[in-house]
Amino acid sequence: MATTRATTEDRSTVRTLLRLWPFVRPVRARLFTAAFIAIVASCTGLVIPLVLKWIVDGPVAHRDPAGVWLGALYLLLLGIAEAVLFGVRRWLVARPLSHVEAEMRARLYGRLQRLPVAFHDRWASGQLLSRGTTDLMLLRQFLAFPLTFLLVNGVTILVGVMIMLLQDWTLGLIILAPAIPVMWTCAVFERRYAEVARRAQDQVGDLTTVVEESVLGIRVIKGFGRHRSQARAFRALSVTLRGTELRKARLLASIWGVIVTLPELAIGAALVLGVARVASDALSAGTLVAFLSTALALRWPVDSIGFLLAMSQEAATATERYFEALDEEPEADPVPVPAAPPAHGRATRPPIGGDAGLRFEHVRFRYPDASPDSPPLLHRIDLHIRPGESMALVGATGSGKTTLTALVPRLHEVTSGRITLDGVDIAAMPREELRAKVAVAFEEPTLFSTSIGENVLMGASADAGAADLDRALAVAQADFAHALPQGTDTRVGEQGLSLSGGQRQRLALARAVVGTPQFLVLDDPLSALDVHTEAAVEAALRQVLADTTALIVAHRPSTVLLADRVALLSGGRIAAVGTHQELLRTNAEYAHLMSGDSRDREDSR
Ligand SMILES: Nc1ncnc2c1ncn2[C@@H]1O[C@H](COP(=O)(O)OP(=O)(O)OP(=O)(O)O)[C@@H](O)[C@H]1O
Repeated sequence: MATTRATTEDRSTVRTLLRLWPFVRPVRARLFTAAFIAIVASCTGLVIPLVLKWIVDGPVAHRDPAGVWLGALYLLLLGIAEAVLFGVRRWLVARPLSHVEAEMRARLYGRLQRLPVAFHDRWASGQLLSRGTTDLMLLRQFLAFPLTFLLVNGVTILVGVMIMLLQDWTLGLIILAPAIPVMWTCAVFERRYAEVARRAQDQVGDLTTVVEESVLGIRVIKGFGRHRSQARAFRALSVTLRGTELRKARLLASIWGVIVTLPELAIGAALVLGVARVASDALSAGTLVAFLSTALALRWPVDSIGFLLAMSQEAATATERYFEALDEEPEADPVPVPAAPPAHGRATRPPIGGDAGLRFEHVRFRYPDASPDSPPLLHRIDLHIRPGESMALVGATGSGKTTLTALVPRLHEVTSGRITLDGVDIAAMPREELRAKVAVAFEEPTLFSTSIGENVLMGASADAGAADLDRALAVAQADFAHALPQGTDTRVGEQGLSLSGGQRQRLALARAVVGTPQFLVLDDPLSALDVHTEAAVEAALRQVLADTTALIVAHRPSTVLLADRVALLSGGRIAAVGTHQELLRTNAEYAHLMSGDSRDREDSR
């Protein structure tokens, strides 16, 4: 599935990472305090070489054992102080950063729930999963470690270099000599690593998609003996990812090579020159010891720059990927217009007459990802379903029946035209209100891995209870739920796969009717039922449909007979409307669709 992939070419790492600020803001005090403590701890380490200089030039030169012991005590205290300060830093950041990660994850999940179906059609689920898991973990690691240590190490290197220049400026300049080539290498590395990091993280998303699809489709894979080809596809993707990870490792190795080798050469050169100057009494031994100890103390801050930059690049990529999903436009609700207060003592009622019920007016629809030169799938839908009426929607496979039903709860937006419920344009209605009025049951019944009761009551308001649940289960002929080990508290497995197709379909139907909706949209809701169960469900549904305005996609005459009238969808428009008998008599296409051999023909193609 195609997934939006941003280019990293003109990205500014800092600007990208700054987008994290709103999430970091609430814990900024702790983060800044922790960074300050880390700087103090790191600079405490730089005092150690100065104490060493004092020991060498003082007590050691004057053969004063008490002074040496005192110096050793100072060193011990400095070491303890440094360790305690780093411990406090870690304690300060651990909790708030897990809070930041949880908050970002919740925000992403919330946004994904509110994004239109067209977005989910476009994005592979694995890409979204990897953004909510791996990418957020990378971000937490970045906030906990590289963010602080790039600052801490930068300050430490600066203070260390100043100390060395103050000790002896000639040796200091030798140590500083590799700075320019190292900085240049870092700049080149950053650019290249950004591109590879993005590729690797996208490939993790692709791999996650394959794993997810294989787990969900395990029955098909086993049934068709496709495990080998599936394993091959997985292996091919993981080999590609391995290649990208190796490229990352090679880039990291090359920057590490430069960052470690050049400063080590500079330290070596400073050591040789320093020893020569001590020998010629131009420099005290203590100063040389202090100088070299400082240079060695700076080894870790300099060496770590490579992987700190690498982690920062990965975090910038993760930020970019996270905001790609978060920046998508959620389903917008119309700006509420204050409604005129209802006349005293009168309940709100649907308008009587032409506007009442469900009406499609000149509705056109084209999938956003369909090619622009293809004709719209639905190009002129005009249909009126009167209040309390049930209308069957019949049409050939692929004619757009499911698509048409999805327009009513606004799972897709009409391209032009309008759909009204009791005269009110659904585009002007808040989604919450619309979805409270309209209940849907899809041909593919999706259940969640929770109890049967919760799955069904999802279709009702929060105050619905056991009586509503029992009534809905009775209408959908889903009383089998009461016979399960824990009755309606029985948990269905992932996606309800522990139930039969017909059982799932009946639960989905119960979910659609439990809220006694004003409008009911059923997409071939009885396709998986045997004839006896179908007849029983139909008998019970008829009672529900008596008070409801319903649109029912139907393939079989038995389902069509549930409805008062039938609409034939053909060539992107409603080609005929009438009763089942009328259409059988007057419309050849309808008669053909209902005769049963149309399916055989579709299947044999
Ligand atoms: N998300 C989508 N993006 C682009 N095209 C789509 C999308 N979903 C469906 N289609 C196309 O729209 C057409 C109509 O699909 P739809 O599912 O509405 O048909 P249907 O009449 O319900 O078919 P069936 O009777 O087989 O269920 C098909 O050609 C399908 O390929």
